Amino acid sequence: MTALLEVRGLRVVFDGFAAIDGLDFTVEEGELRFLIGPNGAGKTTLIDVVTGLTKPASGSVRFGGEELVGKREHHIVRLGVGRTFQTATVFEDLTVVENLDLADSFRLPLRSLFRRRRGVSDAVASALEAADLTALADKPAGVLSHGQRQWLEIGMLLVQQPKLLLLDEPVAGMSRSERERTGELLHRIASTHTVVVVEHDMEFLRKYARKVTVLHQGHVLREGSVADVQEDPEVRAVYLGRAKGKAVG
Ligand SMILES: Nc1ncnc2c1ncn2[C@@H]1O[C@H](COP(=O)(O)OP(=O)(O)OP(=O)(O)O)[C@@H](O)[C@H]1O
Repeated sequence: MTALLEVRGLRVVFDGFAAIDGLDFTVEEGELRFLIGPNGAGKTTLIDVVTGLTKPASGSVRFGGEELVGKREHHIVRLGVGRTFQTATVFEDLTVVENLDLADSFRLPLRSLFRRRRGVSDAVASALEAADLTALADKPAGVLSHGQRQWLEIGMLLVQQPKLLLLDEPVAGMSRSERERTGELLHRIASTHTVVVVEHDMEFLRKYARKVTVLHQGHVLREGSVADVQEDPEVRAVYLGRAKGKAVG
């Protein structure tokens, strides 16, 4: 397998505090990787660095061999890195399909926007299907449930045809049935994309994760299967000691 994302010796400092401290992290092409860790472990900061939102003090982030550190956010998006945020950002007055169409228009060259387009593009049609939104296509995004909004945000990423998707806590606040549908959605998109999911929900992890990376105090504490990390005494101590209610096992 080929490494798609290679983070080496990463250090991120906020006001003298090292939120990421000597982090090495590799994701192979085609992987579905879960990233877990107690509050403040540095998970979101890592995603922020990969997507160009936060500048590291030192270290390197290579994507398909290309250095991302120093590149602007929109350049990183164009290289094929897409992310979601903990709160979905969709245009409430537009329908689901119009939201997807808008996301599609960011991908297309300007001249094609002046051409009158009929129906939906292939990218929009396949995102509607992959994100399980076909039945909601003509509903305004404003009436969607919390879960449906998250799927729409994922759909808007898919339309832009990223090579790597970084999803920050996609099932937070979802009902049990929405979590299950999201798990299926993740497996569906992971069959054609490389996906990194930040997630706290252990039940969800047990059901849908393959390989898991545990972050703690800005570096990798453990990496392995769900069973491996769940049984690890250090991982248990970090979770049991620092994140009661989010315990492993
Ligand atoms: N912009 C910032 N300025 C100052 N400190 C920050 C900033 N962003 C993050 N931090 C700090 O860096 C550390 C890592 O935060 P981060 O949000 O990456 O953790 P996390 O693992 O995503 O946690 P959570 O599970 O709570 O979302 C925390 O101590 C946080 O307070």
